[in-house]
Amino acid sequence: MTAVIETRGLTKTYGTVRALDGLDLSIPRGGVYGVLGPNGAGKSTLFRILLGLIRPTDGSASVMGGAVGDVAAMRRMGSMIETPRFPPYLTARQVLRWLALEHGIAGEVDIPYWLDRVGLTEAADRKVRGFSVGMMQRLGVAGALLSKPELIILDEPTSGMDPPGIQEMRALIRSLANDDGMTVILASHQLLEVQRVCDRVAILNKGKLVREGAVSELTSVGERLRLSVSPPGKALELLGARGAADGDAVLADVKRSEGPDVIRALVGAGIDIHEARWVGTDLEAIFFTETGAVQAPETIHAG
Ligand SMILES: Nc1ncnc2c1ncn2[C@@H]1O[C@H](COP(=O)(O)OP(=O)(O)OP(=O)(O)O)[C@@H](O)[C@H]1O
Repeated sequence: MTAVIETRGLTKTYGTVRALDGLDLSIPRGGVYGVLGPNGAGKSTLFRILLGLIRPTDGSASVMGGAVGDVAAMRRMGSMIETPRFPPYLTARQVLRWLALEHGIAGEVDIPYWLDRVGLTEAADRKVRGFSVGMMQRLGVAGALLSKPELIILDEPTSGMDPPGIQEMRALIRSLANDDGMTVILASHQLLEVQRVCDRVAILNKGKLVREGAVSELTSVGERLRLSVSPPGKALELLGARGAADGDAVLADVKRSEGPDVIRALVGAGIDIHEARWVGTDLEAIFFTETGAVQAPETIHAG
């Protein structure tokens, strides 16, 4: 597994605040990597160090094998770390042309292609003054992509977006990883969204790494088979100690390989199965366990 980002003992203090506290992190090349953590966990500080915007107090960080701030490495990276602000009187097309000129790549950039990639073809000649937050974010991503980076860092790419905007951003991020082979690193507070889009995640708390791993592995822990059945009482009787009620459904604590046998046994006993699916731990539950953050009652999931 080649790493695009490696940090060792990375520490950043602001007076008495330890924004990063001895962070050891290795982010593999390829795929979408989520950096999670409650407010103040150190996500933005990490990104700012990786982009060479601030210096660490202690420890080290490397980006694509080079030291942070290395010009050659920086050229292979793109970023959007805040909702971008562009001159309001420019159109989306003019903004991208302006950014391309600024980066000295105006001759090589296919602006219509990037407008299309971020879904802004129809708005290409509208002034950005009237753009929604989502459109601005997408234009910002297009700007970050102009130089065809191998790695792109996005801080809260879906903040302030409505559900269709979030869906479009998710599709774009997945396509950058799947179709363009880019490594995408993002920070987000939208845990369900992160679970949908990321391959791996790191959870930070108070500047330290508290959990890291593939989303599929993290969320498969404690996986159970959830069955909507009638009558549920009879199914629970049959499952014995391996069964538990979950509202109108039952949860069977069985391995994936045992699933078909369990279903056959229930059907054989005259039980109707309306739905069967595997449910694991969601990222939200892992997040609250690892960070000790207090979960609002309405967001607590059963099962
Ligand atoms: N320039 C600064 N001066 C002083 N303290 C700072 C500065 N930048 C960050 N901090 C502090 O460092 C800690 C980490 O902040 P950081 O912005 O990295 O967290 P974050 O995980 O990105 O939070 P959020 O989810 O709110 O964006 C916080 O306690 C913050 O107040």
